[in-house]
Order: sequence, then structure tokens, then C-alpha cells
Amino acid sequence: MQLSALRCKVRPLNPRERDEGMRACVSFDEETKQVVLSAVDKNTLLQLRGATAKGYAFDRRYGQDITSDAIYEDCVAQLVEAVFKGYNATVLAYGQTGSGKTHTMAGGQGIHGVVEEGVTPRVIRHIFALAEALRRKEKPGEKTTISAYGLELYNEDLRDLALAGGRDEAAKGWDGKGGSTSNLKLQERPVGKDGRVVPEVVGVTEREVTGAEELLSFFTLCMENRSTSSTKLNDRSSRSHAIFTITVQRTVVEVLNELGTDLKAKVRTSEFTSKLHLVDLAGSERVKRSGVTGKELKEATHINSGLLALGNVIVALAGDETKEKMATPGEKKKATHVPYRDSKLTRLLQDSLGGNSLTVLISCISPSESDFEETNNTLKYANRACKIKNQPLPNRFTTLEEDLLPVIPTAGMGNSLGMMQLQALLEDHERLKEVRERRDRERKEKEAKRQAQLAVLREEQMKAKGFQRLRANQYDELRRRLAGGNTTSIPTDQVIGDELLKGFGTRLRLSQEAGEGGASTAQSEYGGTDDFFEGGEEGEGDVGTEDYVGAEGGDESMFADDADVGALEESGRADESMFADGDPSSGAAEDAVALAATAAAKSKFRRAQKADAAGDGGAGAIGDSSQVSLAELEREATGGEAGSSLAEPVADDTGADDAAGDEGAGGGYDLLEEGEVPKLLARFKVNQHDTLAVFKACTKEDFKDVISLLPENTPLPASDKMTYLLARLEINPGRDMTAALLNVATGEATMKDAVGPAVGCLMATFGTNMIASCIFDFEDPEDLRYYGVDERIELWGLQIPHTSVRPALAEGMTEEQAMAAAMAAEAEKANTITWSSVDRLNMSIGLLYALCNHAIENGIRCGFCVPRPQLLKRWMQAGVKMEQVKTSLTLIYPQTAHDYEYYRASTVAWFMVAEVKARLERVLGIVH
Ligand SMILES: Nc1ncnc2c1ncn2[C@@H]1O[C@H](COP(=O)(O)OP(=O)(O)OP(=O)(O)O)[C@@H](O)[C@H]1O
Repeated sequence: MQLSALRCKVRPLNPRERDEGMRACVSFDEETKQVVLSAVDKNTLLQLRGATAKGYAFDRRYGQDITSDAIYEDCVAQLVEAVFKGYNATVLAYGQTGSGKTHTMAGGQGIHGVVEEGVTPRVIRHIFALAEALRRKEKPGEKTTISAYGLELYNEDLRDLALAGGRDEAAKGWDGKGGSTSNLKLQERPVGKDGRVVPEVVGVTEREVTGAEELLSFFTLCMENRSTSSTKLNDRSSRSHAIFTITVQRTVVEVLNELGTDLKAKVRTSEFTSKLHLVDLAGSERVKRSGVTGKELKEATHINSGLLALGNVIVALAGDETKEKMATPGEKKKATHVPYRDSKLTRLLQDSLGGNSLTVLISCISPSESDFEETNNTLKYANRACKIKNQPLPNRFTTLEEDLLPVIPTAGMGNSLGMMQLQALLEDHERLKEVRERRDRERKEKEAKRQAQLAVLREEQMKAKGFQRLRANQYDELRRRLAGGNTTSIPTDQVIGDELLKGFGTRLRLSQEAGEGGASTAQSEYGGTDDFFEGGEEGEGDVGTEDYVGAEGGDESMFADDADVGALEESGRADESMFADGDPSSGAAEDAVALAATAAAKSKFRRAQKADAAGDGGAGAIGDSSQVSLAELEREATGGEAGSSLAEPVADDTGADDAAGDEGAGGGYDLLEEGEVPKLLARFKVNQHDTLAVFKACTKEDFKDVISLLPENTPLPASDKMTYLLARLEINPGRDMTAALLNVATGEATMKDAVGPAVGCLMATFGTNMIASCIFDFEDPEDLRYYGVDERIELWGLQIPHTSVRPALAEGMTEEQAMAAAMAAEAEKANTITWSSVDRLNMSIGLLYALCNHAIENGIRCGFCVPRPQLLKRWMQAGVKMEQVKTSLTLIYPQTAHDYEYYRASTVAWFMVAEVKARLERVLGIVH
């Protein structure tokens, strides 16, 4: 692919943005030839995943002072010349709405009030200048013909821009209702022997023109037809791709150096046709999920699939070219599949992208901080298409300069600012400062108002009919049961850093290592000791104290062994050995004891399974008859063999030990076909205080079940700080997900029908860092757009913030003592709720219960979670049986995170929703 030029063009801040005090977050670094996107606040910092600036390489960058003349000379003129030599070419303007695509391609009055001609009119003049020059030298029989057509591609429908209102506008309308489908038809005509095809738009008005003025007025007509319909039809221009195609046909006569029988010189006549596509692409902005339905959703689907397909084609072509270059002489290179057929846009342009054609991609961006996300996406898109490697940025970009200072534009002013300019800039600066202060004030007022509304809302929610809020006393009871009841082994006085919490899992692993003759070290096989518990790395914004709940205990490998931890709990010995000593460096003798305990527990568990299988199946006893029965679920899940795998482990030691026979069963929740691995199609969204609108589809209402389980006065997160993590455990990785989602988007199928059986995911975690990292690390959220609100909330998690802060270590104090002191101090403060780890962990059981309820109501059979280890442990202690996902499942967690390996290997768990619910009901004593 000859992406002959990759350019980035940034427009100036427009008057509205300036009035609103928006800062510019885009600059150029000439040293590294990069467009630099700088974080201007916390939100943007998060979007750059913590980096203060990110550089995107472009081979040329156009600032706000660039003239369209210069752009033309720099990257388009050469294409026009190539067209006359028989090459096809394409100029693409890409970017969000309002970023300057039309200004680039067609021209018009710019933000500074200057009217400029865009690329297309310049192309037209240039073409006729060249054609004129050729005509003057034409031999008899030679001819140059120029023709053009204008098309608009909207929702995969083609419209003829030469016709006012479109060829079939009257019949159909752009909302797609009524009338017949478009008369224009895209056909592919095979040419040559190499399987090449030439796309043809049958029925389009192709105008043959003889002069520049004629072609210019044809282009103007097409533009008018586009804008007329756009005003009429809700600014369609930004929702459609406009393609103006100029065709140059030449008949060339070559005089050969040979004489014919008539003694005249022989001639050879050849003809070629080349095309130049000038494309103003539809606005690339993501359509925000919330509220997008029907027509808009369809538009968005088509735009995004078109742009996505275009990006994929460019990338595939670039890959092909690289292969070609790398191939050793004589080596037969295998052509990369170029997915032209994925959209009408790429089908239409297929003979002008790749091969011998030339392509220029101009990425248009807005400099405004308010467009940060879209700009980042545009730059990423272009960057993906180019083969230029991004460079590390020089130091001057690596610190976040005074957050509140506006960026003073200096582009085009050279080094010498006149007094007048300086004066103007200073005034501007002052004005912007005022605006910013005003905005801050307003934001605070708004926040206070919102908090007040929230309080009222909570009050109302509590009163609402059917809203089963557990009152404080009920919660206390629940807590008492959890803490002191016989059904769990959670000691009442357990607090953060308690010895009892230490070393959980360590023994399992140690005993495993001892059994394998391995080293008796607490070093994790997953990449080091559990530094999660070392507590030294609390990142910014981590409000959690979870990170050091377990103090400096050893590695907490929940799944270090096949043995079900729940079964260990049933065994007094195993329990003791697990909790009696937190020292991970216990000696070999102890290890041997632990090993024996583990083995005993393991076999006991298997016996229990066996016994249960022979009995009533235990877990089938779900209280609520309206819910799917567990036995049914299991039958479905295991293809008919309900029973043992979901059975509850029992404490009494009966039945024959046939561990060998059961090897690998592990209580298996075998939802998958043999050999299949679940693929996590995880999609996120979240937690950006400034983009609440994006998430307005999710409200507190969606979380009321969970909220109802919290004790009174729990400081709920404001909804804009709530974090949702959406995920779907996909059990059929072979499915064509894109096609399935398209069906959903166009309303042809429900999500359930399109993507298969209702295997859902739940994600529950406490830990701000983790979710925030997931969110911003996850690259490909495209298909989340297709999930309806219902489906989105079926896949969710919630985190509850807490007020506790990490205490500073006073001299001579252990961490536990410091924590106890801080908690005592906090408890003294009136109106302050202090959560101990016990509170939060127990509460998590409530959360899990609510998650299960919600899942069951939505027909979800299986759950999935990535909880913090201590959370998982608590769930298991409460009798929740989980199984580690032993797959290549992708954990949506930054691979660079210090605990990535740990999480990946140890805490991704899944469970049968109904079973967990049933157990929790027993543990919590919930009676329906
Ligand atoms: N480089 C520039 N210099 C001055 N003004 C500009 C520049 N780029 C864009 N503008 C102005 O910004 C406004 C928006 O630009 P334009 O209409 O070209 O955006 P667009 O990306 O084509 O939007 P849409 O996708 O909605 O069609 C216009 O008023 C345009 O004249």
C-alpha cells in the first residue's frame, strides 16, 4: 500500500471553544516529527493511561496557520500528476465532526474568517491545466477525456449527488422509511487475469466535462445537494461519506520505429483510465452509548463499520507491502487478505487503495480539550495505518505543566512577537483565567446540587415499594452471622492485618512445592511474592485500603491446587493449618503437615462430592421456585448429567475415597464443549467525571439491589464516580462476532439470539486502581455499543468506596498498630463511617448475593469474577464454590501492572450463579 502521505491537520480553536475557556491539548514536536496530545487534567491523564503526553508520528503536520495551497502542494499535486500517468489515487479526509474535513476537501470560510479553496477545486484546476498542456501536444488519434461523478454513502446506501434530492429521495427518504431501495448499484467488474476487479456504480450520473469551470460548477452542485439534504435531514453531512470521483481517460498513440506495408511508420494505440477519489469521510466520533437507538444507532453502525473496514484495509495493504519488501529474492510471498468486502466504502474504493494506487490520508483534529477523546481516537486510527514508529517524547512533554494555564498559541508567529500581539495574548490569557475560575465555581456548585439531589433520591429509593433495603439492624444481624455464626469460619474479632488472614494459600503452594521437591520459598510462581500485600505501591487515586488488608502475608494463590478451598474450610485441620500461622517461611516439617492436610481435605471433598451425588444433589434446593432450578441449569450446562459437580461439600467423612477417579472434576462447571476455551469479550465503560452523559444509561436504579444490601448511611458513590465493568464470557469464540453484532444493531436479532446462549459475566471487585486500569488499558470497546441497556446491566460490577485512608506509619508502630490507631481516631469523628476490612469483606458477600439475584433474573447461569484475593477468600469461606478459569482467557488488566501475572494466574474465577445464591442464602439465613 502506498500510503503516500499521512498528514495531520489541526484546526484553530473556534470562537465557542475560546469563549468556554477550552485549552489546546495538541501541539507539534518537530524534533520527533510527532503530533503531541498533552493531558490537561485528571480525566485526560487517565485517557492517556497516566502519561502526561503522547506522541503520534505523522510524516507531516499542519498547524492552524497552514494554507490550503501549501497542503495541496505538499501532498495532493503529485497525485494529480500520477493520475495522468495511469495511476489511481485517493485523498481521504478523516476526523470527527467539525474537525475540518470539509474545510480541507472543499474549502470555505475558515474560523479566522478567511475564505479558502479546498483540495478538490485545486485538483480540478490542476487536472485541466495538465489536460490542456497535453492537448496542445496531442498527436492525431490521441484524446484525453475527463468526467466526474459525486456520491454520498449513507447507511450503506449510495446516493447520486448530481441529482437534487437524490435519485430516489422522493420515494425513500433518508430515514430509510418507505419507497424502494436506491437505484444506484455497486458492481464489480473483473478485469485482467490476476483477479482484479473494478468497482462500478451503475446508474450514477457521470458528467463528461471539457473545462475546469464546468467541472467546478458540477462539484459545487454536488456539494449543494449534499448540504441541502443535510439541513433537511438533521445534519446528515457529518453522518455520510462524500466521494467525488474524477476519471481521466486517455488514448495515447505511440509511433513505433517500424514501417508498415504502406511504408508509413507503425503506430500503437493504447488506452487507460485512471480515477482520483476525493473523499470527505463521515465524522468518526463515537456515538455515545446512552440513548442511541434506532436510526442513530444504525447510522453509527454503518459509519463505524465503514471506517473500521477502511482502517483494516489500509493496515492489511501496508502489511502486504512490508511482506513484499522483506521477501527474499525468489521467495513467493503470500498475499495478505485485504478485507475490501467488509463495507461498501472499501468496495467502492478498492481499485484506488493498494496496488499501484496512491493514497493520502489527512487526519483532521480539533485542538480543544473538550475533544480530547475524539482527537486521541483520530490520531490512534491514523497511527495504526502508518508504519512510522512513534518516538519517546522529549522531556519537555513529560510533566504536566501548570494545569490551569492556557496554552498560548504561538504557531505562525515565529520568534518575534510584536507588542500588540503580546498585549493581545496577555489579555487573552487573563480572560481565559477568569473563564476557567468561573467554570470551576460553577462545577462546584453543580456538584453540591447534585449531591443534594442524590440524597433526596436515596431517601426516595428507600421508601419505594418493593425496595428491600436492609436496615442497619438487619445488617448487623447479617454481619453477626457472618462473623460469628457456625456456618462460616470468620472470627468475630478479625481485623485488618489479622494474623489469621496471613499466608492464605501460601501453604497450599508451599506444600505443593514440597511435594514436587521444589524450593520452600514464598516466591510466587506467578511472578514474585504478592506485592499486592506489601503495601508500598499505592497509586494515585487508589482510595482502597484493600491493597494492604492482608498485611505482608505470603502469596495468596487461591488456586494453587486443584483442591477446592471450600473443602479445606470443612476440614478442621486444614483450616487450622491455613490460618494458625501466617509465616510463609515455615519449615519443611510444617510443610509436610500442610501437605497431608491438603491431601486429606482434597480427598474429603471428593468423597463429599460422591456422597452428595448419591444423595439429593444438595445444591438443587434453591428457595425461589420462580428461578431456574439448579439441577436444570446443571443439566443444561453439562449436557444432561446433573448432580455431583454442583454438590455441596459436606463435613462428615463418609464414603470411599476415589480421588483418582474424580481427578480433574474439581466440582467442574462444565459449560464448554470439550476442548473449547471461553473467550472473554470484555468491554468496559466507566468512571469519568466529565463524561457522565456517556453513562447516563446506567443509573443508581440499576444498582438498587446492591444498594439495598448496604447498611444505612453507607456513603454511596456519586453515580458519576461509579465504576462499571462490563464483560461477557463468550463460549463460542468461533462465532463471527462482527456479523452477529451488526444483526443486533440493525434490529434483526436480539443480543441473546445473535451471540448465543445466556452465559453472562459478573464482575465484582473492590479496588479503584484495578478497574480504572482495566478501563483505560482496554483498547477495543467497539462492540459494546451494540449492547442494550438491559444487556449491559446484566454484565456489571460495582465498587463501593470507603472512607478509610491509609495511615502514615508513626515511628515504632507496626502497620497494624498504625491502622488500628487511625481507625480509632476516625471512629471518634462524628458522622464518619469507618469501614473495617471485615465490614467491607462481609459486605462483599451481600454484593455477591445481589449480583446473583440480578443474574438469575436475567437468565444468566454462570458468573465470572476477578475479585481481590481476600474478597475471594471470604466468599469461599462463606461456602461459595468457585473454580479458576483454566483457559487462555484474557484478563482485562494491564499487562504492565505489577500484579498482572498474579491476577491472571490466581484470581480469575467462575461460578454457577444459582448455586452461589443458594449457598449464600443458607449462610446469610435468608428465607423467602
Ligand atoms: N484549518 C482551519 N482553519 C480555519 N477554519 C477551519 C479549519 N478547519 C476547519 N475550520 C472551520 O471549522 C468549522 C468546521 O469545519 P468543517 O465543516 O470542515 O468540519 P467537518 O470535519 O467537515 O465536519 P462534518 O463532519 O460535520 O462535516 C468550519 O467553520 C470550518 O470552516
